[in-house]
Amino acid sequence: MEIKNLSYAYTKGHLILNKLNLKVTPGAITTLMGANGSGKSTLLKIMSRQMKPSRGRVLLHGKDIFSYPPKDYARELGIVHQQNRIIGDLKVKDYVSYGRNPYLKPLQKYSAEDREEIERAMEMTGITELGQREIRTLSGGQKQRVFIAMALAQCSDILLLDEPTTYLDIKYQLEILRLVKKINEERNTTIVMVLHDIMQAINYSHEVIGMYHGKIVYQGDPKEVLNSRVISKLYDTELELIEVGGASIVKPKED
Ligand SMILES: Nc1ncnc2c1ncn2[C@@H]1O[C@H](COP(=O)(O)OP(=O)(O)OP(=O)(O)O)[C@@H](O)[C@H]1O
Repeated sequence: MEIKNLSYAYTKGHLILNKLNLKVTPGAITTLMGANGSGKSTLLKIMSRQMKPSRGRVLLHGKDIFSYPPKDYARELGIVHQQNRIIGDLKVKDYVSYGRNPYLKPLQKYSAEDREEIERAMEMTGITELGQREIRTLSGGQKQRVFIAMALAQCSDILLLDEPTTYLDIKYQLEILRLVKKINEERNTTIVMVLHDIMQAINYSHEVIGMYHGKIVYQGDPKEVLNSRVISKLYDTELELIEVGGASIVKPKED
């Protein structure tokens, strides 16, 4: 996927994304980092076609993403949003099954292959036992795995995750990050996600992208971003690196 000269404004004259250029590395886990309001979610919304760019283009396999029929695009790219709204008393397995809709013709029932992919997605995310539970009765960590399972059933080569660990305690945060790593390794899925925890971004990504006021100011090796000058700029606050027991920790400078 390639983003060329992309700009976006919610209100006229106020650019949220500003002439952004980016090549997503296929098969890698890429994490978008940056302060609140730097444009990360806006970028994911455009990549998933929820919004059209004001200027510029997003290309997939050399073709503008808006030229793909909706079902074709859903087979190429899946997204797990920051907040998923679950309607009524939907059961886990029924929800995960929606991931196969891009493969169905009108009025067609799920095929053996569809059912297999649904089972595979549920197994990979560890929710097989929860199949008949209503989603609203699940814990935050379980719900997040259900949302990821639905996207997995789509069998897309690209998966976007907007803050997949938000609202989860540390155990479930790590569980989700390990799952993301497993999806990338076992399915070779290209992952682009937003994370707020700097150390998690560094530990679970092959590449990080630093966004600052709608521009990309860094793309590359996660460890290099720890260079305090880049980190301090990204978060508009003075940060420094310290070594603790052989590991690098980012901390506020004045403390
Ligand atoms: N629907 C909207 N209408 C107007 N402005 C919006 C809308 N959605 C987002 N914005 C503004 O666009 C800017 C970028 O928002 P965005 O959500 O993309 O940032 P972000 O980097 O994902 O932030 P966060 O880390 O807080 O989730 C912010 O200033 C935000 O207020």
